[in-house]
Amino acid sequence: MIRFDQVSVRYADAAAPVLRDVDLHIEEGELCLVVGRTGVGKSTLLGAVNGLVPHFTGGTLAGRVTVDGRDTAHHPPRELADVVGVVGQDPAAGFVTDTVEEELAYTMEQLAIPADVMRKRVEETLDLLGLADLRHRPLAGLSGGQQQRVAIGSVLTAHPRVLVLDEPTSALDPTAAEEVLATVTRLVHDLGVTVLLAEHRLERVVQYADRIVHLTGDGGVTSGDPATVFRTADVAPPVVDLGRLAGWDPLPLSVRDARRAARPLRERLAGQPVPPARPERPPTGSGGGPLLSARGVVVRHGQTVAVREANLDLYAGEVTALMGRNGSGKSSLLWALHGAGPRQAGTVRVAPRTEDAPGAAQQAARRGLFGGRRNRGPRGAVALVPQTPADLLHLETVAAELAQADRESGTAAGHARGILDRLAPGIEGATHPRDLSEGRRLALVLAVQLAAAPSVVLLDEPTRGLDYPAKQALTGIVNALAAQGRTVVISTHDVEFAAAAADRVAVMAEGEIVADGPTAQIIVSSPAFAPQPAKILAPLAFLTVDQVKRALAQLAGAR
Ligand SMILES: Nc1ncnc2c1ncn2[C@@H]1O[C@H](COP(=O)(O)OP(=O)(O)OP(=O)(O)O)[C@@H](O)[C@H]1O
Ligand SMILES: Nc1ncnc2c1ncn2[C@@H]1O[C@H](COP(=O)(O)OP(=O)(O)OP(=O)(O)O)[C@@H](O)[C@H]1O
Repeated sequence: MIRFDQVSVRYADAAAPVLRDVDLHIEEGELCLVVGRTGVGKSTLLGAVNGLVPHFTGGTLAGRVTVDGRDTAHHPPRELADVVGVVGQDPAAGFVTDTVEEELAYTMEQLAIPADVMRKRVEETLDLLGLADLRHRPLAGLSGGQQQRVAIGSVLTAHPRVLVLDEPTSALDPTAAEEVLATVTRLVHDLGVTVLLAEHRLERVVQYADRIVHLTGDGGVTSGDPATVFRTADVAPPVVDLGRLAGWDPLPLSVRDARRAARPLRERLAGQPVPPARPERPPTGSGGGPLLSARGVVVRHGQTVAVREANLDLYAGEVTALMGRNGSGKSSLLWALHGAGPRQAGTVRVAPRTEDAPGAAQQAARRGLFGGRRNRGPRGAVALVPQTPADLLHLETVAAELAQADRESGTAAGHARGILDRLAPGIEGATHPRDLSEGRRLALVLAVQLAAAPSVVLLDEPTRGLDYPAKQALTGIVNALAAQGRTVVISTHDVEFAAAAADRVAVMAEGEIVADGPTAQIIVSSPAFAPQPAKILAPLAFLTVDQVKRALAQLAGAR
């Protein structure tokens, strides 16, 4: 169905091609998962399938890509629209209409599908993706996850024979992700749809994949059945990490298979103390009062009440994960805490900083981020990295952004660069931020925002587009921020990341904080939020593979 013959893609000015002599043959009715480190070329591979690469992205493509027999060199994306449905990484960027219902109908209108068929498919899709309540809502006011569902729905309505999905679950809550993937799998099994899907949160998708295409980083790909490819791949979900650690063969890819294989491991670990998931931090000396204290916060967007009387205290040295369904109010709460977003009622108090980063206020003003009017705290004390971090980048090169961040936050030259290198090493200073992969661009924005050393750091969905090593680096950075006496709040749907990075989890539902406590206590018992190691080793309370590794090392040492 999809054929790559000796395909190479090179972007202008790049030292090496992103794809080099790639041969790939994907059968009709296969669900093929594309994996690899951040920036390795997954989106480029996906884009080549419908001709977006190189027709719209620039660069040159050598070799031949055919879809259902049509050569993409001679058929621009719009001539392939009846065969290939594409959902890109930034769903909002692809919207062409104003409301949910119009967007779901749009592609079908372009394909001149009869009105009665359109009507029926719109209704089906609204139900399938849980969008019925939102059908008349303007797209611009939807939460990130709601937008992602609409983008997926608008492609499904056209019933394409090939689906190309670039990180389709990155903004979805765990339950919604499962539902969307179940729907996609049903299309594959029942209708023979061919799916090419790139994803970083492999724990969500490997169990559905027939085949893995692994981009190895040198322009090449290896492709094969999942259990074989994951024996050696440089990215792997926790279930695979655990299987590799325990030496399970064959390598289990689902929690269910892993639970069977894990019986001996559970017996060995039983009675063994569970090591802490994060390094123990020294208690911080802020006098014990909260760095930020919110009371009775209410946020309304028109008719929608996004946050209802939320109370939250954030303490020095703490990393808090803010979790909850799509549209439950997480972003609205973060923006209200920050001060730049609307807040109809309640108070947000921010403790004065002990050390003030010089220049933070200018940086804030330039980036238009710190709405000093509403926020009682000192300007620059609260930093927020939004869901679409690209909005914060304005300069021509990575180096210019980093230098400006250093200047404005009054830190030594090279400080922001150091943060960036820990998150995503090897980014050239001369690169235009626009040409970075999503994951690398996020790393750049994080580096720029963190340079000013704010005391309250709010991160809205920071792990979208990040691979496992980058998430580990981010965990290290938030740990370091906490150890310096700052407080960090991370809104996230990434349960594995929350398990590894957060001390505390607050769960929102319908605008209220409905649970708030230590990470293990909140997530272990929750089917939606429990990470893979917890599910595999239950009733033992291990949250990460790293904890298992340390417990095994202790056992070995004790012998
Ligand atoms: N339009 C473009 N012009 C120049 N370089 C580009 C362009 N698009 C991507 N690149 C570069 O090509 C490489 C591969 O990017 P691509 O987006 O395909 O990676 P990816 O694996 O999808 O990354 P991520 O996992 O972060 O989304 C990166 O180094 C990126 O900077
Ligand atoms: N600018 C806006 N105009 C209208 N409604 C909005 C606006 N921003 C958010 N909403 C609505 O407020 C509710 C809460 O949205 P919010 O973005 O805070 O949720 P969230 O928990 O961050 O969701 P997600 O996990 O999908 O990002 C949603 O129903 C959303 O559609």
